[in-house]
Amino acid sequence: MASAPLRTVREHQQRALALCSPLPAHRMPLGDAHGLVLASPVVAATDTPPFDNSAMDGFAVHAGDVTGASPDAPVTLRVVGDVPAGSPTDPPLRPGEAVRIMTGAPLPTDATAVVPVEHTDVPTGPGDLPAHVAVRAAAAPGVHVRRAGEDTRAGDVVLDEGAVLTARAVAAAASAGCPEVTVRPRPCVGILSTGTELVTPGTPLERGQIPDSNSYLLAAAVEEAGGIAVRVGGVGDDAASFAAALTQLAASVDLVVTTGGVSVGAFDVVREVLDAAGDVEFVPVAMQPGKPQGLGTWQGTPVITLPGNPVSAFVSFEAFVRPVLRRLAGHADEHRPTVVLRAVEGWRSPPGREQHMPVRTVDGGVVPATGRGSGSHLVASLALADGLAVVPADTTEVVAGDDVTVVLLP
Ligand SMILES: Nc1nc2c(c(=O)[nH]1)N[C@H]1C(S)=C(S)[C@@H](COP(=O)(O)OP(=O)(O)OC[C@H]3O[C@@H](n4cnc5c(N)ncnc54)[C@H](O)[C@@H]3O)O[C@H]1N2
Ligand code: MOO
Repeated sequence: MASAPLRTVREHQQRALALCSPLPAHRMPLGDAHGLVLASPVVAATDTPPFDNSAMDGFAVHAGDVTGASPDAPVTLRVVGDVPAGSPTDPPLRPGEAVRIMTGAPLPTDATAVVPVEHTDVPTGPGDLPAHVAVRAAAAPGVHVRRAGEDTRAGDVVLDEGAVLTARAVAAAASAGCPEVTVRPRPCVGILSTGTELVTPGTPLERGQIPDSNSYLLAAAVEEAGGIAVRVGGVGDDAASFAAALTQLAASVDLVVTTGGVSVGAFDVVREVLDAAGDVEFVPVAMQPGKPQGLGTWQGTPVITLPGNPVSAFVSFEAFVRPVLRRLAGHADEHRPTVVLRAVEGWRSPPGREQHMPVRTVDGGVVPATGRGSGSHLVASLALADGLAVVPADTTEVVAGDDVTVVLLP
């Protein structure tokens, strides 16, 4: 029997991405939006800093009063006020007067500079307000003063549409006085693993049974990619049970990912059900591991069906599911960055298939993480991988010393 032509990884990726668009945006409290993508810019409600303030614990002065101050010729000023951080007071300062001030406290309107406490005769640390202070160093006008709006001005765009709310971006929005942001929600992904051999991890194994690792793998991978996973444990290789579980799951999520049951076996239930009733195509992809793939929709919900071998399921998630999840979440860049590293050991790659080899970074390069092959069942050693080396379809052997393109994994 003639075998079907293989689809390229890139084409299958494009078809997976075409299954969905970014999710509709919502207003959300800033504190709940970490990691999400902005669907509207964040515009500053206030200046940052909101007022002129001190950069040091010390004394606010008229700069002109201390022009000639030095350790040998200190200038003594009368202390007429105290402004801790958070104080709304604005004590007046006449010539020859100073105000004790703390870092972040509003600079008195009359003051033009701040002298750090270390440059005075006042001890550092807690203490009563002194009556006088001897200043031992000159302070130019504006020194140790942080100006209102020098970071951003009210009305400035502090974060653009499409920006990811990293911890730093969340801080920018908070300091700009924005309690809410417009973001795309976390995609909700249903995970359904199939196989009569699957049992919950920890269940004593009878002959033929194995722990279901794929549904745990994929739920964790969804969460690492910023989604919410709804994990359904192993469903047996029974068409009616699978169809019922799929229908229930598809009704409540943005995307369903299944594993197992997509190749040519006599009990490949995913293929059997979706071939008959879903709008899903099953194609061999020129990828190793991860050749048997399917994608389409089930009752309007996008579905991506991954092969059951655990390493295949993982590399397929990285190649086809993670980009879709990122598109749903509104990320402009759907793919992980790659680096070029040296192969410290060589390995073979099948002709005509783009190999996604789990690798481990070592000093000076990478080595295969799962032994010398890419055995798609080697799930335990997959945990040692911190990258996927992508070997082009026309390369049949990576030789020690070759440069390889590596997708770095967290
Ligand atoms: N005659 C052929 N047989 C196979 C072919 C082929 O072209 N012709 N392709 C092989 C390749 S490549 C792959 S990949 C697998 C894909 O098969 P399925 O997607 O149908 O997966 P299953 O048969 O259900 O399972 C394969 C393997 O993975 C284990 N598995 C399945 N689910 C899980 C899970 N949730 N957790 C842990 N391990 C799981 C399962 O026990 C099998 O060992 O087909 C090859 N066969
Ligand atoms: O394509 Mo399979 O995924 O090689 O093991």
